[in-house]
Amino acid sequence: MSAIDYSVVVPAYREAGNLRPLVTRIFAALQRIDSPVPAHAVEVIVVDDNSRDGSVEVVQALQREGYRVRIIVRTTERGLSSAVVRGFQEAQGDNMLCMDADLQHPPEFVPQMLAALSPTKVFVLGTRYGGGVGAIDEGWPLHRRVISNGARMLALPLTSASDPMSGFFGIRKEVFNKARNLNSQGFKIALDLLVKARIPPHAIAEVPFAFGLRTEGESKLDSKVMIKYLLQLAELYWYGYHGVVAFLFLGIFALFVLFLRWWWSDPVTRQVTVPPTTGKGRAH
Ligand SMILES: Nc1nc2c(ncn2[C@@H]2O[C@H](COP(=O)(O)OP(=O)(O)O[C@H]3O[C@H](CO)[C@@H](O)[C@H](O)[C@@H]3O)[C@@H](O)[C@H]2O)c(=O)[nH]1
Ligand SMILES: [Mg+2]
Repeated sequence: MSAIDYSVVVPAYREAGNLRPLVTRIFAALQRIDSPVPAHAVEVIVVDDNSRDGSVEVVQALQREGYRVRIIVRTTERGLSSAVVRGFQEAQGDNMLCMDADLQHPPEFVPQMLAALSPTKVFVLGTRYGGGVGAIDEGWPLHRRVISNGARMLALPLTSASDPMSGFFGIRKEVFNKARNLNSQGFKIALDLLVKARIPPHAIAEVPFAFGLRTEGESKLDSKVMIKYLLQLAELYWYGYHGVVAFLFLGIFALFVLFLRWWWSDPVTRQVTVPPTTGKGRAH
């Protein structure tokens, strides 16, 4: 087999139904004549937290069909961010990409995302706020829009990147290796890397993409994940600014938590129909 220059890391928990379309669509995109990256130089690494839902068997079947994909099953650790860190540690390629398993990050963008990485552009970010992709929150319930935009605003002082929360991002191996004290809790590993690997604005490439709908399985983003995000932001503010700004942040943090409490506790007086949190075809 030829050398691997590119690794696509996919954190996955109970995603058996999504792995086959994900892997076959990634390699179909790489095999297109206009792909800037050759398929034979790419590996896919699924980092699964002991889902026991048939994910291992799906990956084994794909391997038998010749796809360069492997699965790491973790039994003692859980969590999206730490799964991504584990995948990056195991990656053979110098250019590493992280994407969700549930097809919300379109596999057809993988060649372009990988090709955007270089010794000068050491970080690539799939952004839902780029030109020509439409409003990302169209059709989202109001509470999801408030949370998403609130989360984005709070990160503004930390990075110039337009969408550090998209979850679709890539980094060069040598830069990842230099990052220290990564926060492996929660969902926001890209933001953590941008701040702690001290990626300068000119070294970030951005690729606009449209966030897809999940049609199989369920989102794992819950209120615990949001609290972890706020704690992570506090840590990053402290890391980046110390003292005064951290104090200011704690004030904003308290207001945000109060707002969320009010939001979830009083749906009647706000006259909002809260949609069911489970089911197919959700935007998150
Ligand atoms: N290994 C592992 N994977 C996990 C875990 N929790 C979630 N994942 C995987 O991480 C990916 C994203 O999880 P979702 O549950 O689909 O999250 P989401 O609500 O769609 O959030 C995504 O979009 C957000 C933007 O709206 C992103 O901010 C977020 O990082 C993520 O990419 C999926 O592939 C899911 O299986 C975990 O504990 N362990
Ligand atoms: Mg999702």
